[in-house]
Amino acid sequence: MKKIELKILDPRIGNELPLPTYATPGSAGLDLRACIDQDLELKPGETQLIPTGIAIYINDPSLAATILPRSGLGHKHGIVLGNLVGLIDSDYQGQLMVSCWNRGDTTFTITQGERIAQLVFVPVVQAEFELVEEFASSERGEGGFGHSGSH
Ligand SMILES: O=c1ccn([C@H]2C[C@H](O)[C@@H](COP(=O)(O)OP(=O)(O)OP(=O)(O)O)O2)c(=O)[nH]1
Ligand SMILES: [Mg+2]
Repeated sequence: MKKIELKILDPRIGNELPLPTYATPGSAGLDLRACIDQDLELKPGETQLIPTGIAIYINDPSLAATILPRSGLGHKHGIVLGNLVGLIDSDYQGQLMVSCWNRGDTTFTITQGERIAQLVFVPVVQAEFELVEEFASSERGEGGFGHSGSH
């Protein structure tokens, strides 16, 4: 397993609020918890930036982390992410924040310590652009946006 530096920013982390861990040996995501002082009502259509109480420093340009919705919250309660997907740069050292968006039609209460989203580490390739006048032709060419049909 890859070692990633983590700083505890809120004293509740590691005590009342556990550090993020993989729930099962095959889990891809580490659940992130709402590190808030009181329960928070998210009205329909509302978005709030929720602190997690932790910071990570990935410190490797070939890695990033994504923040993704939890499927149960998203599907059953309409709680997804205001930015749809969060991207954590390898040089970011600030607190991990989760933008929670209630896209549903009922108010949802985020409780202290609730697992609101998940963190997934992903490999990254940084590209350097090489200017050309023409591309070697490919089978697809410039076709896109459904040009191959729907069946
Ligand atoms: O859901 C998120 C998304 C981003 N971040 C942090 C980590 C990331 O490295 C930084 C910047 O994110 P991004 O590049 O997506 O936002 P930006 O609007 O381009 O801000 P910046 O100008 O700081 O890059 O904010 C979070 O904590 N949570
Ligand atoms: Mg940016």
